[in-house]
Amino acid sequence: MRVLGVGHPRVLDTWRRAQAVCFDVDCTVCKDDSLDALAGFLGKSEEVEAWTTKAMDGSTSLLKSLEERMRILDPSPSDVRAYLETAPARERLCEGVEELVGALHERGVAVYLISGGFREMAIPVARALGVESKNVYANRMLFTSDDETGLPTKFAGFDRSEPTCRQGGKPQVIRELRKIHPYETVVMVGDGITDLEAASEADGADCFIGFAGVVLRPEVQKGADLVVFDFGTLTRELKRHKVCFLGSGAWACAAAKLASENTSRLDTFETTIEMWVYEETYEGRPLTEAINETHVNPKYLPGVSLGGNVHAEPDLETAVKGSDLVVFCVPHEFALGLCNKLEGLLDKDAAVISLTKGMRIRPEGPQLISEMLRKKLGRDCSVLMGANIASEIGQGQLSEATIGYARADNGKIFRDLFQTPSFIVTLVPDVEGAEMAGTLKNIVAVGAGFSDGLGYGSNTKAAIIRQGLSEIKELSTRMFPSVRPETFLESCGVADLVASCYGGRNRKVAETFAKERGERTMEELADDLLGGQRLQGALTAEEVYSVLEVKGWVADFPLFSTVHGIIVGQLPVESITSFMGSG
Ligand SMILES: NC(=O)C1=CN([C@@H]2O[C@H](COP(=O)(O)OP(=O)(O)OC[C@H]3O[C@@H](n4cnc5c(N)ncnc54)[C@H](O)[C@@H]3O)[C@@H](O)[C@H]2O)C=CC1
Ligand SMILES: O=C(CO)COP(=O)(O)O
Repeated sequence: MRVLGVGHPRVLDTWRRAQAVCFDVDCTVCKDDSLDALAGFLGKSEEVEAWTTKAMDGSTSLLKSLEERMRILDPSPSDVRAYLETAPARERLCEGVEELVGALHERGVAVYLISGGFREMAIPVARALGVESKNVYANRMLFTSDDETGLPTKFAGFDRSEPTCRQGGKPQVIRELRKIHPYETVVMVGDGITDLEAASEADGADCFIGFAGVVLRPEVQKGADLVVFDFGTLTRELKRHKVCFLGSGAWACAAAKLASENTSRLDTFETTIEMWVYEETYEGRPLTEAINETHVNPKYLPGVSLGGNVHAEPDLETAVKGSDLVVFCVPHEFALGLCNKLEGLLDKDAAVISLTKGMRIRPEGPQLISEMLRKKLGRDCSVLMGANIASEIGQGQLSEATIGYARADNGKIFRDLFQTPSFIVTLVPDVEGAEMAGTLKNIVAVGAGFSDGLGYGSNTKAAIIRQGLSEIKELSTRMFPSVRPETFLESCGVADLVASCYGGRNRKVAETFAKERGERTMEELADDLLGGQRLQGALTAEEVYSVLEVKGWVADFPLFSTVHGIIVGQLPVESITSFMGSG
C-alpha cells in the first residue's frame, strides 16, 4: 500500500503501524555525508561534494557518483581509521534520532540503516543508536592486503554486488527484508532521491517520509508522502497517550469501561488507565481495594466490569502522574475542591475533558466547569456531554454523545478514547453550548419527575421538555453569545433532555418528591434513593436561579424558576405546569 498526499493523516497512521523502519544514514541519521566528511578530513572536499550533490539530486547515477568520489578519495585503511577517531559517531547524529530509535525499539519495531555510503562508517553509527550490525545495509570498501602481514593496505574499489551501490538498491534491500520477515508495514525515512525510490517500487517500503532536517531537496519533497524537519515530530507521533480518570461514580465508571476497551485495542494509548477514587470504606474495606480485585465498582456501578486494565488509585498525585489525557468526572459540587488539589500536578502537555454536568457560582458570576479547569490548570479542556445514562452504557446499550472542543486535535483524540461501536461520538466546536445543555437539562429532568409524580401523562411531559429546550437555548445564548444553535440538536441537547426526562436519577428523585408532596427534601430523598450517588439537578436549579435573580431574568425562564421554587418549598408541586399558556 502506498499512502499518497503530503502530511496526510493516513501517512502518520502508517508510521504508527510500522513494523520496520529503514533509515538512510548520510544527512538523515547523521548531520553530514560520511564521504564528504572523509573528503574534508583528507582535504578533498570540493571535488567530492560536487559528485555527492549530483547523486542526491538525481543528475547522475548513484554508481557513477560513487565511483568518482572513491576514485578522488582513494582512502587507505589508516585514513578511514584516523577519520573515525576524529569524528565519533555519537557527535555526528542528528538531534532526536537516538530518542526516535529508542522509541521504535520500545514498541518492538525493527530498525534498519540502509546507506549508499560504506559499512566502515555506518557501523559505528548503528552502534551509537543501538542498532545491530546485521541490520545495516551499506557498501563495502575493498583493500589490497600486504603480502607479508595480510593487513589491508591500499584502497582497491568497492564491492559491486552490494545493491546499495546502484539505483534501485534501497527498494531491493527492502524487498529482500520482506522475504525474510513478514512485515506488514515498512517505512523508509531519508533525505535523498535513492530513499524516495524505496517506496516507489513494488514490495518496497509502504511509505516514504522525507527528512529535511539537514537538507531539503525539492525533488524529494515533491515525491515524499510526508516531509518532517525534525525527528521529534516522528517520536511524538509514536507516543502512547496515558489516560487518567478523576472520579469513580456511576458515569465515571461507565465511561472508563468504554475507554478501557479502546486503550486495550488501540496503539495510540497506553493500555492501563489510572482512576482516581475518592476513597471510602465499602463493606468493611477500602473501595479501591474492592475495585482492583474485582474490576467492578460495587458501590456506584455494580455488576459492570470496568476492564482489568483500569487501576483504582486513592492518591491524586500518583493517579495523574505522567498522564496526558485527563478525564474529569466528579459531581459538580466537588469540582472546585478537586481542581484546586490538581494545581501543579498535571503533565505540561496534558489535555483535559470534563464529563461533569454542572456549573460553579462565584460572586463575579457563573463559571462552567470546563472554563474553571482551563483557567486554573492552564490546559485545554473539552467536554463530553450527551444522553448517557450510566447504567445503560454499562450494559453496552447503544448511545450517542457529543464532544465539544476548543482544540480540534484534542477533540479527535478524546473521540478515539471513547467511541465504540455502541457509543457514537460527534464532535462540535462549541464547548459552552454542549456544556450548558448538559448542565441545564438536569433542572428540566427534575421538572419532568414532578410531572410524573403528579400522575401527568406524555403530553404534559412533552410540554416540559419543549419549554426546557427553549429555556436551555435562551440562557446559553445570553450567557455565551458564541454558542451554535445546531449544538442543541445534538445528543448533548435534545437527546440528553429526552433521556433524562424519562430515565435518570433527577427524574426519579423528583417523582418521589412530588408523590409525597414535598414531605422530604430532595436532598433527603437522594440520600435514601440513590445509594450514595449524587443528584445534580436540585443544586443546579438553585445555582441557575441565583444567576437569573442577579441578572433580572427570572420572568424570562418560568420553568427553571418554578422548578427551583418547588424544590425550596416556595411553590406547590402542581405549579410545575404554570409556564403553559404563559407565552
Ligand atoms: N450517572 C449518570 O448517568 C451520568 C452522570 N453524569 C454526570 O457525571 C458527573 C459525575 O457523576 P457520577 O459519575 O454519576 O457520580 P455518582 O453520583 O454516581 O457518584 C458520586 C461520586 O462522588 C464521589 N465523591 C463523594 N464525595 C466526594 C468528594 N468530597 N470529592 C470528590 N468526589 C466525591 C464518590 O466517590 C462518587 O464517585 C455528574 O456531574 C453527573 O451529572 C453525566 C452523564 C451520565
Ligand atoms: O446526565 C445523565 C444522562 O445523560 C444522567 O442524568 P441523571 O443524573 O438524572 O441520572
